[in-house]
Amino acid sequence: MASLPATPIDPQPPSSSTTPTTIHIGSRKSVLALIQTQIVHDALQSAWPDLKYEIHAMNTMGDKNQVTPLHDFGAKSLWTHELEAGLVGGELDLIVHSLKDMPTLLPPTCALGAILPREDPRDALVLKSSLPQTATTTLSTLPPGSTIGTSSVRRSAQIARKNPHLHFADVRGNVGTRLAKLDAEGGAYTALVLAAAGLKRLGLSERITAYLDYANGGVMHAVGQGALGVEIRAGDERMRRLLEPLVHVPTTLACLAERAVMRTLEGGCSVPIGVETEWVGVQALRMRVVVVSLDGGESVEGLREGRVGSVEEAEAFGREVAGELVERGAGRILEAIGQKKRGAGDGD
Ligand SMILES: NCc1[nH]cc(CCC(=O)O)c1CC(=O)O
Repeated sequence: MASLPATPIDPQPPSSSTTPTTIHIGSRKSVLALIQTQIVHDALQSAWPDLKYEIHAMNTMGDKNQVTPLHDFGAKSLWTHELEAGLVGGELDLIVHSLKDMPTLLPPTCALGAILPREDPRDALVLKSSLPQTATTTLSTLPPGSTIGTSSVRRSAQIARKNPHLHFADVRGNVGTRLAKLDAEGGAYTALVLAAAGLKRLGLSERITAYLDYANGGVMHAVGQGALGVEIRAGDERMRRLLEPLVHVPTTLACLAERAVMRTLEGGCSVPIGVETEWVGVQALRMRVVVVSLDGGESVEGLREGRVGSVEEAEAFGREVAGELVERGAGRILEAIGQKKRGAGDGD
């Protein structure tokens, strides 16, 4: 095998006479998606200032159809399909996603090119603006019968499990749309649960009433939540090298472990899985996972600590966590859900 050339002192972007120097970046059209795309654009531009960049914003199926219940769609790919067509067709060179919206199995023509540093991965409770709130306002202190707006079965199942006094109602649209529906006079919702990462990136952190996690409200976040994922064409080594300076290794390994749990458990469908990962030492990852029935009545929790120092170890760790959960009854919960809904996006 030929050895790799030594890194030049003044590295040049990898290129060849046939590869264009303008990098075409695909994004969804929402404000949050464009902010996230700008983060990746700016990081690329500072790593490779001599290249040119163009951002292409597209509406996806998930953006266009706000009516069909999310669990009636065929797959999570409703957020990614149109953009992937552009990638494979060559009009785009990379796509910026919220990692949690990326299916755990990508089409064979596409690949995960980079995972960037993670924003706060937690979910957040956002109270309707006209309601009084105090430092102690959280899920458990909301009055009985309060309605939580969420379209995510991961959120509603976990909230119901620990907070049986609350009700749920579907809420759709981008973060701004959902907040407008929450605050509308005579509206149906007491509060929403949204990703803290999205609110923070939108400059809306002052709307966060309480952070939710295992200890507060018993709500664990989605696999990959808060991290940005960059999708590229499979085999596009030039783009992989261009993205290398953007890769954040601790986030990447933690998120790959989380995605391996999901991939092992779901077999292609989204299910109510909550997760928390934490680095507890050098290459030592702690992961907590929960699989919950849709009504919150049944659940299986897992907690594992182990060595995660490479992509292979991250994926093996995730598969082991998933295997343990299945042994302890997660399979039965997932099968019951599978009978209710065939292949679903979880509305995250
Ligand atoms: N499809 C919704 C979505 N996808 C990513 C985020 C927020 C950013 C993130 O979690 O990484 C959100 C909004 C939400 O769940 O509140």
